[in-house]
Amino acid sequence: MRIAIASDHRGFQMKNRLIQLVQSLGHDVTDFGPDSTDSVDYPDFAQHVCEGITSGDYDRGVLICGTGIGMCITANKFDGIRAANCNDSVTAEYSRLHNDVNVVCLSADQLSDQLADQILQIWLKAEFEGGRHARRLDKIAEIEKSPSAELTPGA
Ligand SMILES: O=C(CO)[C@H](O)[C@H](O)[C@H](O)COP(=O)(O)O
Repeated sequence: MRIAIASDHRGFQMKNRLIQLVQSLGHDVTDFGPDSTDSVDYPDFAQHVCEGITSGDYDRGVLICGTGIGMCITANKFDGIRAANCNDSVTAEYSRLHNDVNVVCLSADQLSDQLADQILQIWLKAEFEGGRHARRLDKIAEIEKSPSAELTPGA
């Protein structure tokens, strides 16, 4: 897959480590920065990754900040982005199986190297199950287009 990755200053070291991991798993990785631990604003970096995915240039994205929360809030502002803050292997797997998450957000402050690696490997491998979950994602897309859209329960 074509993977876009970025962080803020807190996630800089984790980003550089995860780039190696993702490459070792056979994916193409593009680093959207930053290139140092100087303080930056996470929305600036989330934006480039999300635009890369919505334009079709990348398949999925990885965003890292102190908690993962700021990156996740920002990413979910983009139409067609389904971002999740994953802190364990279960949320990583289900974010793919049920939610077809295309941007995983990770906490550089909270996750050990080992757990971050595990989360990312599971997330890259797991496939969306479709079916009833696709119907629910269609409803999210409808809300994206019009927050007051009349949704049909169960259909
Ligand atoms: O968005 C966040 C909090 O939910 C991230 O943890 C950021 O990395 C953090 O807010 C950056 O804070 P800093 O004090 O400027 O390092």
